[in-house]
Amino acid sequence: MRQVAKQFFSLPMEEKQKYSREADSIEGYGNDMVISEHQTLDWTDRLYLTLSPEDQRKLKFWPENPQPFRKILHEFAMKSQQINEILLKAMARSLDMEENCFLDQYGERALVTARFNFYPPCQRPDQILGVKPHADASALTILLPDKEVEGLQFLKDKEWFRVPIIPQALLVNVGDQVEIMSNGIFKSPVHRVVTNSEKERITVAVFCIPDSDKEIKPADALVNETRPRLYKNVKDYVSLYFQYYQRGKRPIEAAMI
Ligand SMILES: O=C(O)CCC(=O)C(=O)O
Ligand SMILES: [Fe+2]
Repeated sequence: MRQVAKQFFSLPMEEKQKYSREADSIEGYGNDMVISEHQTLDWTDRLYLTLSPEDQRKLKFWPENPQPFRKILHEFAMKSQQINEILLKAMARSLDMEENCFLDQYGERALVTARFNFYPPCQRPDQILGVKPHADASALTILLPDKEVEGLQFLKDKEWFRVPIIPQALLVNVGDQVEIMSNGIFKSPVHRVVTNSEKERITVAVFCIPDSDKEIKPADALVNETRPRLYKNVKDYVSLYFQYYQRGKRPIEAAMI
């Protein structure tokens, strides 16, 4: 996956632009959507694709160059979904809960999307971020990091901590929807990507997201007198997320009681 991602981003611009996103949609190749003139753009090129449900794939945005891209991405999507299931079951068991209690909230048509992130070298790394601080809208995010270049940082106790390079590891991040379903036991951390003046960096983030038609809520077993319910029932959290994010607010606040 790393190799074909790198080959795709190394193609001439005209070739990549065959997969350009349309103005009002995030799917495809491009940069940040411009919503307001006061917005600070992230220093990154992206390719954003829906992987699952398979009938929602928009193949016109799936690169055919390099040739094995689609096949490898399909396999990567399948394996990422397996990891998502294994982890959500293990996380439920770790809280002494029935193992499907989080997965059942995904519904029949869970959504899986991928964001390929390409961060070119940046002349002013002190001034410009690759990705602004955010928490993920997903339930879980499975990130294939660059195997040589650091950049991702997490916020804890008001300090930024860098993620070290572990070449053969995936990084799994808890998103807002697991924070909601676990009634705040698993936290969705704020993170950002810093830029680098010399080296380019490529990552692939796979977002695992419950069906937008299904309501999610804190698991009943995690609400009691000592731990009151912290979040409302929410439906289509991703849309809610973007409305808040664009206004510079932390989206999970929209779900808090
Ligand atoms: O590129 C990275 O290391 C992280 C990207 C990220 O946070 C995201 O795509 O949500
Ligand atoms: Fe993220």
